[in-house]
Amino acid sequence: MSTVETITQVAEAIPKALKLRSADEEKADQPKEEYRYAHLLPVFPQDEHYDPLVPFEHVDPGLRALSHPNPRSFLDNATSIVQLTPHLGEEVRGVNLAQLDSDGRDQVALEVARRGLVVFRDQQDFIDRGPEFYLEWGRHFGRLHIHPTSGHPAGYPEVHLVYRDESSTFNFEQNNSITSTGWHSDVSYELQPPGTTTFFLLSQPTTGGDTGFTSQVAALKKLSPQFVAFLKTLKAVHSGYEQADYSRQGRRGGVVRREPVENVHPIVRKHPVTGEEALYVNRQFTRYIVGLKRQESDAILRLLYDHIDKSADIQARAKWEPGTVVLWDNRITAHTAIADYVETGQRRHGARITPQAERPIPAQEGLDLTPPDRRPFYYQQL
Ligand SMILES: O=C(O)CCC(=O)C(=O)O
Ligand SMILES: [Fe+2]
Repeated sequence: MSTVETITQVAEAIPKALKLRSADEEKADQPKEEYRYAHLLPVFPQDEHYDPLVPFEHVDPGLRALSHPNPRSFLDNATSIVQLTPHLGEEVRGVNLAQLDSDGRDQVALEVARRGLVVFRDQQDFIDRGPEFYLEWGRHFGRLHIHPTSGHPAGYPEVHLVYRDESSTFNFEQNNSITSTGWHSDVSYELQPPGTTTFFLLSQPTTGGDTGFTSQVAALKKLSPQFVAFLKTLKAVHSGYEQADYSRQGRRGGVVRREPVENVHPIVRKHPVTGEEALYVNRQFTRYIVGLKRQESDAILRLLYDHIDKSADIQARAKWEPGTVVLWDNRITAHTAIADYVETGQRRHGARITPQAERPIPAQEGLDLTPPDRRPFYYQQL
């Protein structure tokens, strides 16, 4: 036996003799620590089916706050209010959302409509109250949407979850795209898409996983008046078909709880409370502009998507701290997950409460929103 072999054998024998074990071996043997929010992990029951959504009348809570003598009085005890950017976003500390009464919640709706995005810090109380409370909170802002394909906590289909850890993901699958950003307004294919939306993280990576937001009001204002005047005459088809197909291919959780729909929305919509006009197209769900030729529709949508993607001067990032609850108005903003942390394998677990609002109001009065007879052959995702 050579000297080298002898040394190797001795070196291997020492840890065994001393019962030295690697950190990984130690970890594998320890009982797994119960995850605090294990009861809120996503489930995808295969037998869950819902009928098509029926139209309902939405009265926006922000409207009630308009007639309040001081519609920002819910912020009276705030310890800090910071405007995140000139065009959208506000960060509030020192206000306990969970303790707001109906009047305070109306004011929140108005504040979110005005700032597009409001980041509330120190909301552990809200998060700890659990799913029954989340639903009660959300119902104040509109009829709660049940997502057709995403995961939800067992027994709470109205709570839409995003989830990723080292061994599983139900979001942010690799789709061979150079970037993971995907600006969108949530479920814009519904006839009555969401308004005041609440989202928070139950578990977050040590860094990364921010959420990006942009103002669709500012995006519209940056365009020339002539182009805006033309856009106001246009409407587009938004589709839930590809999202459903994706699940039917066995991806995400592999469920489709409600048959997908397509709906026609104005390209420029008007907010029912503030009267502000906003661009309402997004790469994820908008498919084509009704009545235009294929190349015209593709060119205009691409231009608008590029504008939304690139305009960092009207974007803000919500950086998550434990206990942060974020509200955005889906009618006048777009947002994107930022999947920059995925290589770390760290857990990110988020919950969204998604109240539906009014059918989008066209900025141009009287715009005919009758759906086209049939889908043109050039139907595609840009
Ligand atoms: O995970 C995020 O940061 C955002 C996810 C998202 O787009 C949503 O839940 O609506
Ligand atoms: Fe979203």
